[in-house]
Amino acid sequence: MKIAVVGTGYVGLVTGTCFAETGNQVTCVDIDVRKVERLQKGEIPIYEPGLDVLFDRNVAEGRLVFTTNLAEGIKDAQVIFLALPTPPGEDGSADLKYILKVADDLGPILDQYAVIIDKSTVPVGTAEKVRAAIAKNAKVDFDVVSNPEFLREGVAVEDFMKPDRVVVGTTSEKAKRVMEKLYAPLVRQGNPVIFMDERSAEMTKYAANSFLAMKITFMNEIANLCEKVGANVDDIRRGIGTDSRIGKRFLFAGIGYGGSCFPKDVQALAKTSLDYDYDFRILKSVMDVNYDQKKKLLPMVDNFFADGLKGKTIAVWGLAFKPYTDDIREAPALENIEALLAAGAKVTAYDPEAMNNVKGVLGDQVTFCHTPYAALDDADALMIFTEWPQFRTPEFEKMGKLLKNKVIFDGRNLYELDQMREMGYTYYSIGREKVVPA
Ligand SMILES: NC(=O)c1ccc[n+]([C@@H]2O[C@H](COP(=O)([O-])OP(=O)(O)OC[C@H]3O[C@@H](n4cnc5c(N)ncnc54)[C@H](O)[C@@H]3O)[C@@H](O)[C@H]2O)c1
Ligand SMILES: O=c1ccn([C@@H]2O[C@H](COP(=O)(O)OP(=O)(O)O[C@H]3O[C@H](CO)[C@@H](O)[C@H](O)[C@H]3O)[C@@H](O)[C@H]2O)c(=O)[nH]1
Repeated sequence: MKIAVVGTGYVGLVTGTCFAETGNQVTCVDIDVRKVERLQKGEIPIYEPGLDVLFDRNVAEGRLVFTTNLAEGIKDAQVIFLALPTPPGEDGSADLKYILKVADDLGPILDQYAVIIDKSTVPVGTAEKVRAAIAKNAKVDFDVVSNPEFLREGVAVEDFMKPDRVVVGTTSEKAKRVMEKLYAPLVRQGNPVIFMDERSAEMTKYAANSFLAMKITFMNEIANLCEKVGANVDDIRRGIGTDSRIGKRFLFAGIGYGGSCFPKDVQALAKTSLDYDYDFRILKSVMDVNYDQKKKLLPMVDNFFADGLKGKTIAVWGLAFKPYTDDIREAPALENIEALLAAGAKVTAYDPEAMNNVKGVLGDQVTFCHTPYAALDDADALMIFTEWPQFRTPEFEKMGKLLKNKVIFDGRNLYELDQMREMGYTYYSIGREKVVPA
């Protein structure tokens, strides 16, 4: 099939590359000239494990090309994916300006029947708006389909190639046949393509993300209560996760959820509810709790120092919102670093992939280090925000010699409490007893 992907970010590039891998001819379109130039030179602008191998192969074999020209990109395409940003507008609703701009542009240049597939996360009713915007100037027949994407950053290629399910919202039989053909190579193991109408598909995406954000938030509240009653949230996770009705995944308490999706999608669903005069109370609690959770460690750090944070150096391990990505959108580390700086502390930081992106935001306000240990040198305390695997089994003795105080504030519960006790650390984590040296 000849496919165009409009918007070549995390979702668009993964979508384009994976569909090229299943034998399609793919053209990715983006308005960011520098990004397209890099892609044309064979450089991948994001860090996403496993993407490089597929990207290199499909570029080399001529199935994956890049352009800034929309008309050139969609020429002869049977399907056109929209993988464009839908950031929160001022009132929390998803801003559709990128999607509707491309829909406006597509109308006059469509030259044959095409299925226009909305892969972006968009509020209920968007497919109708996209259809209307294209129809204003279209001379040919077309369908607009909602096909939300469920990939997770860091494991995006695997999620895309082996999706738990594919959700397709369309009432057109013709579009349905195209979608079945397109996804057939990805659902050979019986994982379903679930067809429904456009509005239900749009709602499914928000329901999935909001449910997962709620699940994490529930565990964060259990963690907060565990600290008060003297219980251990990790034991509780094991205790409830083995119940198949609850499930083991997405039960890890921590420093709050971040990333480019959960925060904005929960907010957008709440806004949709208000628009339809429905008070979605759980969503409000999820947002409130997460807001506090992200700042949870700050008072503990502040109280640890009798004379406050001013003049202290805090080492930070982990800047990305989760491991295996360089994405720092809504990353808890950023908010915490900004608060530390505002309180007069200095920050030394290490992250294997995300330091350049943070440099772009905070510049030289933070000292970026080439190794985790370099960040500890002469620091007064360590804070951990991302569970990169290299932080899991560090050399605690070496760390203790570098740090001025053997104290760790861990937002990801990386270490066993007994281990911290044995190593003589003061250790604060989430939903577990505070460890103080004997
Ligand atoms: N990032 C994820 O993990 C993820 C997963 C599932 C769904 N989504 C949803 O997918 C959508 C895209 O997210 P993303 O993270 O890939 O965004 P992104 O910001 O990484 O990429 C969007 C791209 O669109 C380009 N763009 C903007 N206007 C354009 C135009 N007129 N023509 C061509 N290109 C244009 C931008 O330059 C950018 O490269 C969002 O709705 C998001 O909620 C994201
Ligand atoms: O048990 C858990 C699991 C996750 N998180 C946090 O939740 C956030 C989101 O993590 P994750 O869902 O793994 O990453 P995303 O790439 O943001 O993926 C989510 O958002 C995407 C964009 O909509 C969807 O496609 C995915 O299905 C959905 O999982 C991160 O801050 C994680 O640290 C926890 O705190 N505890």
